[in-house]
Amino acid sequence: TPRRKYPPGPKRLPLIGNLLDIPRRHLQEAFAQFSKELNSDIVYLDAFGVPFIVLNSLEACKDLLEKRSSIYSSRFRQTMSYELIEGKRLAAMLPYGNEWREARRIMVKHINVADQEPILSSITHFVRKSLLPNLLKTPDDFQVHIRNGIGGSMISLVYGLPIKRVNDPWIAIAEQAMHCLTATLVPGQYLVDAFPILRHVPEWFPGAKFQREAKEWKQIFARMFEEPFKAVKKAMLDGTAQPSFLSRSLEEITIGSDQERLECLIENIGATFTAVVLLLFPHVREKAQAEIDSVIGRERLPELADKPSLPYLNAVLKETLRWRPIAPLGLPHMTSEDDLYRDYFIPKGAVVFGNSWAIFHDEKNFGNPSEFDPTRFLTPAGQLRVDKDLLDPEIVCTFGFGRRACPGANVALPSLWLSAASIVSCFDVMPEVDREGKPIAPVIEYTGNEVVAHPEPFRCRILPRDSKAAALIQAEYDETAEYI
Ligand code: HEM
Repeated sequence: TPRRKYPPGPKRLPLIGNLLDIPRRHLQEAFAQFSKELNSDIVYLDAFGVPFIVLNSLEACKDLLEKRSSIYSSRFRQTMSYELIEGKRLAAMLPYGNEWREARRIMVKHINVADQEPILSSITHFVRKSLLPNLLKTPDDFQVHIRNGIGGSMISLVYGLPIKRVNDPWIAIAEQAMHCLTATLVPGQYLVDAFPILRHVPEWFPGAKFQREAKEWKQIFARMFEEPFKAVKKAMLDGTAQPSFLSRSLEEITIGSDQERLECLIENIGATFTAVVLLLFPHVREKAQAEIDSVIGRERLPELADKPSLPYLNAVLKETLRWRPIAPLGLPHMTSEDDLYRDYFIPKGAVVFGNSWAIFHDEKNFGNPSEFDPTRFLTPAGQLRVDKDLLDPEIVCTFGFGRRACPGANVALPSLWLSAASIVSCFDVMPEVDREGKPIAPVIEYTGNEVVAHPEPFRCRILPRDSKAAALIQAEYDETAEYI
């Protein structure tokens, strides 16, 4: 048989393959660079014998992850994250097959309900009762408040549990758990991923730090599944449960042999929602106050219904998603069959990355891609562009590809939009000033070593625009209430 031709890739060393070519941080940028050097939008790498395929163009992502979805929709089972920490309990990590199909059906059914009103009003509730008042009181903690506002609304939708305005324990459990998981997902971090046999090495063995980490992290991870689930079941028995994704799904289960398995599945999906959502980090960089003032005025807070009349703010959101994609490499897919693409051989079990960052930062798609410039989405008259060849980050890449694409985009986008609109409408977001009162340009670095790109902590000043804005926020919530 003729030699199989793999897609182009950097030179491989014996045994470790391209391990040394794969950086620990900002992987998406290194992957995009390979495409430039090799003049190919599809790149082949190998780490300890595991084949990696990087797709750096929308064309290749669509051709494979979408058109050939039936064989490009599994997930990579790394020993550390999948087995040792038990990440396999998350629907997002399940291999392609019946269990995933069933989980996916339930997820989609409960997110894409015909009546989106309860979901949208819960988002609005959290923006007004948590995000805005918290920003007013302790603006320096803005990163925590944004995460709490969005994470809280998701836990409330999924579990119907009351959320504390600050220091909520459910959010803390989920954050810790996701921190453990995402730290282990970046390829090449753990030797045990390359040599699964090492999982049998005892904890006390020199060099077996991963075993101690795995043991501790597995327990933290399990709490995210078990504790809120138990609380809801108890509330259901006591008759105090608020309607939620979980209570509705549990009520649908008929008592029978399948009960335990289905409960487990639902428990998993609940945690998956929370997990994915806690990782979001909207950052508002541009002010669209003038637009908001002229369209909405200063007498009320923005509502989701205002979205179509605020093209500039919409352009800011699109540009934010493009400039710093939330999940720059998405969640990798895995092939379940051998395949042939443009004469290249793609083996079964290859880990396939759709590189959203590369697509959004390709000169061919967006001129001056490293500039943050919302006007690229606007016509000269200031309306949103609708041309067919313009990639819209609300639709393309941001939420992944094909059958595994994010089922939560309908919840995520309104939530990002309303948070951004409300902050811009009520606050001035400004750089920190030095002793002489001169502004210090903010340096916003991205951690770059996790699946999701979080900004490194940075400082800025968030001040209510005036007493009118502060009064609007105050009017919306009861200061004495601990829970929302
Ligand atoms: C801005 C917010 C969000 C972004 C950028 C985002 C992005 C993504 C991406 C890139 C994937 C991987 C897709 C692929 O494999 O090709 C994904 C999967 C997933 N997302 Fe989201 N997501 C967001 C919000 C949400 C929300 C609000 C929910 C739940 C309500 C959610 C639930 C999920 C689930 C369950 C999966 C796994 C799907 C599967 O493996 O079948 N996401 N998301």
